[in-house]
Amino acid sequence: MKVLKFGGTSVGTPDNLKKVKEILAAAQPEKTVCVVSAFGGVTNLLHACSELAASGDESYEELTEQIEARHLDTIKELLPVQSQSITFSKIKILLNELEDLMKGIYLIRELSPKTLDKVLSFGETLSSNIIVDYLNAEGLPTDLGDSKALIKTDSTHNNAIVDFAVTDKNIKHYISSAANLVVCPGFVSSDADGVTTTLGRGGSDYTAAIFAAALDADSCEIWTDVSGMMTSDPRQVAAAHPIEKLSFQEALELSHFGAKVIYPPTIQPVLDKKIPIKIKNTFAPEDPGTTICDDANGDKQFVKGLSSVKDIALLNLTGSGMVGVPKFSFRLFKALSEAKVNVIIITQASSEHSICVGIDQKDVEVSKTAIAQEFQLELSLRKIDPLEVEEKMAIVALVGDKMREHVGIGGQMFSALGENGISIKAIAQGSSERNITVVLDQKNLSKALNVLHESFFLSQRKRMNLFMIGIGNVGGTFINQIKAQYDYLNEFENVDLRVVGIANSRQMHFDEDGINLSDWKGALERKGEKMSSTAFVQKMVDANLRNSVFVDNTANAEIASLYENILTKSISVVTPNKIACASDYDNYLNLKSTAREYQSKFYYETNVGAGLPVLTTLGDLIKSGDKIKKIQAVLSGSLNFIFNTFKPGVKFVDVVRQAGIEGYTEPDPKIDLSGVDVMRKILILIRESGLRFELSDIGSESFIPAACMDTANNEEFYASLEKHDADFQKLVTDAEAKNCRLKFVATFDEGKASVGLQEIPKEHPFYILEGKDNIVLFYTNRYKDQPLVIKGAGAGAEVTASGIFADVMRIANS
Ligand SMILES: NC(=O)C1=CN([C@@H]2O[C@H](COP(=O)(O)OP(=O)(O)OC[C@H]3O[C@@H](n4cnc5c(N)ncnc54)[C@H](OP(=O)(O)O)[C@@H]3O)[C@@H](O)[C@H]2O)C=CC1
Ligand SMILES: N[C@@H](CC=O)C(=O)O
Repeated sequence: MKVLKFGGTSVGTPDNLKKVKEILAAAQPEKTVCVVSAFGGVTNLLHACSELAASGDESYEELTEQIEARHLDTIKELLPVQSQSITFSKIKILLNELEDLMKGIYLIRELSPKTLDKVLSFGETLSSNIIVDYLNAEGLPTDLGDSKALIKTDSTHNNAIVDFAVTDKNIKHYISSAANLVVCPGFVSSDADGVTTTLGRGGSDYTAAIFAAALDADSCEIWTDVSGMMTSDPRQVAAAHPIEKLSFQEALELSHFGAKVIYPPTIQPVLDKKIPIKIKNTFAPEDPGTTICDDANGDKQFVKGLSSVKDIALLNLTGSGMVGVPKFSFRLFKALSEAKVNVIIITQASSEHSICVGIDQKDVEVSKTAIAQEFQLELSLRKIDPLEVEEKMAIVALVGDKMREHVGIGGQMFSALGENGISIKAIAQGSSERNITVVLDQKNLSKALNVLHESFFLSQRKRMNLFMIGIGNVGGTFINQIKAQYDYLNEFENVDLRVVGIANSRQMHFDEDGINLSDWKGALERKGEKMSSTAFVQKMVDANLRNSVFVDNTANAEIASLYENILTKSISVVTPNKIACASDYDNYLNLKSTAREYQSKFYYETNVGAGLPVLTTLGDLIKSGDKIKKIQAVLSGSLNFIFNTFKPGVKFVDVVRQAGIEGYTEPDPKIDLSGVDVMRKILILIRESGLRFELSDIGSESFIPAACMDTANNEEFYASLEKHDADFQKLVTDAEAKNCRLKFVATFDEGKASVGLQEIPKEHPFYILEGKDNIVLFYTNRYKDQPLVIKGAGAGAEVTASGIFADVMRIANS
């Protein structure tokens, strides 16, 4: 035996009713009770119609005509012509009765709860009559069960109380001799005198639950237009998916906060008898749906769903006069209760100095008045402070029976929210640990739900949102790498890496769904707006997207000066731009501590050695307690390339230009050739070793004539290099004469640092450093005699972009 209930949408159109018939046919030969709602929208029409009539507005007649047409048209479309006349006459009789009733309301200008029940009962009575005739005409022998006669209630109208003893007996008796398939109208009932009553909100679900409980059915199926209870609100969380199994308690918790598929009071009868409830989709009957039952905890998922409610206000009552005074909370709740204000969440600190309650925002004014009256005396004596009210809040709750078996769920929840800059206004958790509820600013609701969904549903991909300034050599290559790896990351790393903002010095472009990486240049060209770094940051902050990462691929100081503000918005920063980390020591330190304070990440692995793991290796040494004694390094890819390629007879400037074309030099090659780039890199290594050091502490000997440095742009610089070519030729011939090679070396030893061009003899490990390679030798307490060596390509767009990629993935996996 099973009971199926179809809601208003499921029976809303002839096409939908054909689907219902298929579902019922598939349920046969099992004995089946089918509870139906009124056709979708009809209950609202009946309401509106009776209110118009009661107010003396003749236009109620138009609505009665609409109701009539809706039912007669359904018969015409659904039933074969030869079967229509009997149904027409049955329905006509009911419609005439309804018309008379409306006329009566219009004449006496009165709509009592009793009359309203009578009016509303027509919705389900009409639909069930048509559906029964349709099923019979389709060859499914079906009886019409008279719910009104079977379900007995008290005489409370609009929300009657069921007399289960009589009702259960009636149902059992009737069903035992009824056809295999019985259709019953939902929502309707009657009192002991046979006067029509109704079951209130969720009434048809209640009817189904009453039948299922009375008949000890194997299951009670609620057929609706969604494929079950979802892990979160699908309008907010695109990745929300139906939950396969829930316990009764979990279902109640989820429905309480937001998941409107079932209305808790209505399932009580089946809950008492532990009859499984199935939520199924009429429009996708093959979907498994959700089963709500007593033993739903066999699976591994300990957080089953996230529910949420918007438009919450927090009332915070504080004051020294509250401490240790009995009855304070009692008086607060009494005042709210007398003002008919429903309290949704309560938190109180053990200091008893304050108590905070969450209520529906619409109740704020009445609550304020009630509290002001109740505590008039204490307020005047300043024993309590004026009530603090925070509006536009939202509630988010994690729900799952098994949460109590796992340590650290609250911690995971709070850190996931904290890492995304979402502050929690209030927290509540019952000792059952079935529900952890937080209150947060409503503007963060969607972000919070998505962050938590990604954090607790392991099967879900983590969406990363990248905002990138600088899309030249390195930035452009990084975008192309993301495009090439996009599918791989989705499939194997569960990371959905989207670029949602890009900019160069002229234009910026945003797309919250992710910029099409096959056409990012075109999109910037066509849709780009004028670039402004302030506007870029503002747009990024306003987008309020979870897991946002700002990537700076420029060599620009103004862009580097944005990091602090960005980090305070809990947005992580990844950059190959060395300017910030090589700026004042205090600024460098401040950026790192800001990142820690706001739980954002500040990663810059590519500042030294491009894609080589120099900084992470150094960080691991330091974290494990090692001490850096000495560093010897070749840190400029471009200079290494230049001195490996430059031979007597070749023009120095041509080699420098070639290094630029290969993508090894900085946008301003003077930064490389002057040694500043290397000074920045050794400075960053020293700082990462734990020392306070400034750029001015580093000794530097430039091999570039001062006149070359005194040029206004790259072309002037190149022209000047050409003019001084003889100087460079001499450098290389002198070195060759001594069987040496030229290397630009950075050294840190005994607390002193210097950079400069050196003639390196054959036996030195730097002699064979080919192409654009870098090499770093760390001498430490643990690596005393043989240094720890890191060597490989130290410049180039591909390797640098892959280092940026690695930093972004570290954030994704954190
Ligand atoms: N090349 C390499 O091997 C390595 C490079 N790096 C670092 O990578 C960074 C980028 O280098 P690279 O890609 O070669 O440089 P490019 O000159 O090729 O690209 C720089 C990008 O930054 C943009 N940009 C510059 N200033 C601004 C601004 N004020 N506002 C917005 N956008 C701006 C440029 O826009 P526009 O085109 O409009 O000027 C361009 O898109 C540098 O910091 C460099 O030190 C780090 C390690 C290795
Ligand atoms: N211009 C730099 C590139 C990386 O920082 C270099 O030459 O090493």
